[in-house]
Amino acid sequence: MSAVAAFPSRDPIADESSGDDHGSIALGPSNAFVTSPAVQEITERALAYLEAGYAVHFSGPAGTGKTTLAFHVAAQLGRPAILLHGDHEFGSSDLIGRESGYHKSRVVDNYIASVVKLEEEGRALWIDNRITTACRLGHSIIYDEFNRSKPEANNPFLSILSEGVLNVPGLHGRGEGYVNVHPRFRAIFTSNPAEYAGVYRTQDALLDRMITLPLDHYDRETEIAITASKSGLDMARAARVVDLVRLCRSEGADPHHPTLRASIAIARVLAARGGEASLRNSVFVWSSRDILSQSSKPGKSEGAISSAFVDFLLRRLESVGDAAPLN
Ligand SMILES: Nc1ncnc2c1ncn2[C@@H]1O[C@H](COP(=O)(O)OP(=O)(O)OP(=O)(O)O)[C@@H](O)[C@H]1O
Repeated sequence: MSAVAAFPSRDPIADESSGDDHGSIALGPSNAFVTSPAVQEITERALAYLEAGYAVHFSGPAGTGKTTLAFHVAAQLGRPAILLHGDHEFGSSDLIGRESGYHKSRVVDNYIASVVKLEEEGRALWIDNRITTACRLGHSIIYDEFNRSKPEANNPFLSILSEGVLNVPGLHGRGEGYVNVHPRFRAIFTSNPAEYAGVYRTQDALLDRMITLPLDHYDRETEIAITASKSGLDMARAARVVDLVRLCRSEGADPHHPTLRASIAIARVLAARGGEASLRNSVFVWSSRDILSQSSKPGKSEGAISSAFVDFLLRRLESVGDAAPLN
C-alpha cells in the first residue's frame, strides 16, 4: 500500500473569483485526492497532451474517477478554470454568449447655439458566456459529461480546437465576429459511454480534435486508498469493502456496477457506526445489501443485485478471510 499516497494540501476549489471572468475558479490540490501509480500515470499523459496544446478527453463508465481527475489535471495547469456540465437543453448561445438588451445613447450637440444636432445610436449589448471568456482570457475549461449536450451545441469547439478561433456570430455585425483563442486556453472533457441514458453520440469531427484517454475502474490498491481517504476508514476495513464491491462487479451481471462510489458509501457508514467489515457486523451486512442493490440500474430488473446475491458474496469473502483477494 505504500505506493499509494494521499496528495497533500488544500481543498480542490480554493478560491472563487467573481466579476468579469464569468465564474472562473482557482483550483488547488485537495487533501482527499489520492494519487497512486495508476493515477500518476494517467495524470502525466494528460498533462503531456495539454502542454503540447491538445484538448484531453477522459471517457469511461460512471464512477471511474473522470471528473476528479479532470479537476486534478486542471489544477496542475495553474490557470483559473471554468466548469461546465453537459446539458441537453444547452444551445451554442449558452456556451458562447448572447445578445442582452439594447444600448441607446442620445447626443445633443448644441455647441453652436443656433444648431441643435441630435444623434441617436443603438447597439445590441452582448454578454460573453463561459467558453468565450475562457478563450479570451486563456482559462482552462472542464467540460464534464459534455456528451449530455446536443452535438450541435458543442460545435463552437470545432474551430476552437482546430483553428484556435471562436466564431461568435452575434458579434459579426460589429467587426468582432471572431475571438482569437488565447494561447494558454486548454480544454478537458469527460464523457460517459454512448449507451448510457441521456447521452448523445459525439460527432467524429469533435472527437478527432481531442485526445481521448479511456478510463476503467482503478486497480484494487488505488480503490482501497480512495475509499479509505474519502471515508476515514482504516485501510484494512477499506480493503474488505473494496473486495466486496469488486467481487460484485466481477460476479454480477454488469462489469461496471457497483462502482467506487458504493465502496465509499459503505465505508462511510462503517466509519460512522463502527464495527468490523465482516458478516458478524450487522451494520456491514445491511449497509452492503442496501447500497449494492441501489447501485444496480434503476428500473431495470436485468442486472439487479439482490440481497441474496450480496449475502452470497459476503459469505465468499468471509471464507477467504484475510487471504488474497478473490478478484
Ligand atoms: N484520485 C482520487 N482521489 C480521491 N477520490 C477520488 C479519486 N478518484 C475518484 N475519487 C472519488 O470517487 C468517486 C467517483 O469519482 P468521479 O465522480 O470523479 O467519477 P466519474 O467517473 O466522474 O463519475 P460519473 O461519470 O458518474 O460522473 C467520487 O466520490 C470521487 O471523489
